Amino acid sequence: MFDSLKDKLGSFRKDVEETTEEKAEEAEAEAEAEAEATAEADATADAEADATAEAESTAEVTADAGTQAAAEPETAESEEDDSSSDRSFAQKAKSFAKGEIVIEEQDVEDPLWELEMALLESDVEMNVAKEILENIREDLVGATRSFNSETADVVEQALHDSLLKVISVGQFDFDQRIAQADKPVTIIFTGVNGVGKTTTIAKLSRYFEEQGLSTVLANGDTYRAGANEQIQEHADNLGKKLISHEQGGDPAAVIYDAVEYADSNGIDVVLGDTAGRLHTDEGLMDQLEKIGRVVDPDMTLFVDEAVAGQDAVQRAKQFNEAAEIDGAVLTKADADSQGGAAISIAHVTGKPILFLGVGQGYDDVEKFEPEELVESLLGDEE
Ligand SMILES: Nc1nc2c(ncn2[C@@H]2O[C@H](COP(=O)(O)OP(=O)(O)OP(=O)(O)O)[C@@H](O)[C@H]2O)c(=O)[nH]1
Repeated sequence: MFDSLKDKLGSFRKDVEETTEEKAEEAEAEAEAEAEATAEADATADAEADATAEAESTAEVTADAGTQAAAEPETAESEEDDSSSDRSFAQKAKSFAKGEIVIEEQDVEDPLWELEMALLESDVEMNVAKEILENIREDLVGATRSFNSETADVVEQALHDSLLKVISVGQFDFDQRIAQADKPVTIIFTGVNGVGKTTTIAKLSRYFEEQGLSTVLANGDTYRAGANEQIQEHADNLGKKLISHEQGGDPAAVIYDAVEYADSNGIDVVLGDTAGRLHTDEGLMDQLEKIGRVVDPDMTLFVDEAVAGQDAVQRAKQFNEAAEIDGAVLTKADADSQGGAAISIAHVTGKPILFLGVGQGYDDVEKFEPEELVESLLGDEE
């Protein structure tokens, strides 16, 4: 999942690391040279002082021979003091240089440009890519690489924070919201054809069952021939009740019946499918509006496939504008190496991605956890 994006983020880290390591080495060499020069100057000054002291002590010896024995060890001791203070000064100068590696704009300019290209190639939406770069620039430029911490840590932290910021827009605790809502909770799924709405409904039915919540499926896709049979197969496989009407019927009436059924049978969650549509299809968009009016769903989730990249991002935006969504489900993440839709949708719509579809099986759905995603994108494991 998202392997190509992961590689590209890794390259960025390496680029910045190499640039700043070079800079650190240069600064270190400079500091060392400076320390040596200072030590040399000190040594010359010391030698001059010694010569003066010797001349003075010779004069004293002549005056009082008894004090000479005591004077000698003292001189040896002070010489030792001086050389150890030279050493520690050089060390301090080195550490000082290391501690003062400040990452400057020009150090990261090239790697940031490469990163921008990489994000765009990975189908990250342009404004989202810009925002990520801006956040990284803000975090990195002026950052001081401390003596103990590696540049890699500083860069990783900046990448981590900036990705998390855009990915976690609008996040809320889905499980908690469902648990606290009055039952039955009604969730409607929208999106274009063939992206995996029906499969997602089946997967979430299993997901809720594992949470101890019962579900009824409702086929609001009265438009497509064969839609009833398709969702019926899932319902049978899962042992769930399906509410459906004849093809050409009113989708709002189907969902309404499902809510009634749930009410009278103590079912917790109604999962309502709808026909695949484009946001520009007025007739179908009117259906959504009617479902909204008739059953007032608790949540409308937009479903699209991760592999659609930029298209999925644009559709999410358009659907949200046409019929406000509460969140998104991104299917086929298992087949997506780019990750652009996963990175961009929340930032572009202001609504969170709640689940990732990661395969064709009923258990192949994962709660979308921004922190986990960022960690896996920046992690070392394959
Ligand atoms: N690899 C993979 N395939 C998926 C995933 N989710 C759905 N699919 C497959 O995508 C295809 C389309 O899924 P559907 O659930 O029929 O799509 P839909 O949006 O309901 O389609 P319409 O009813 O035509 O609008 C099926 O073959 C699914 O098995 C997923 O997360 N990963």
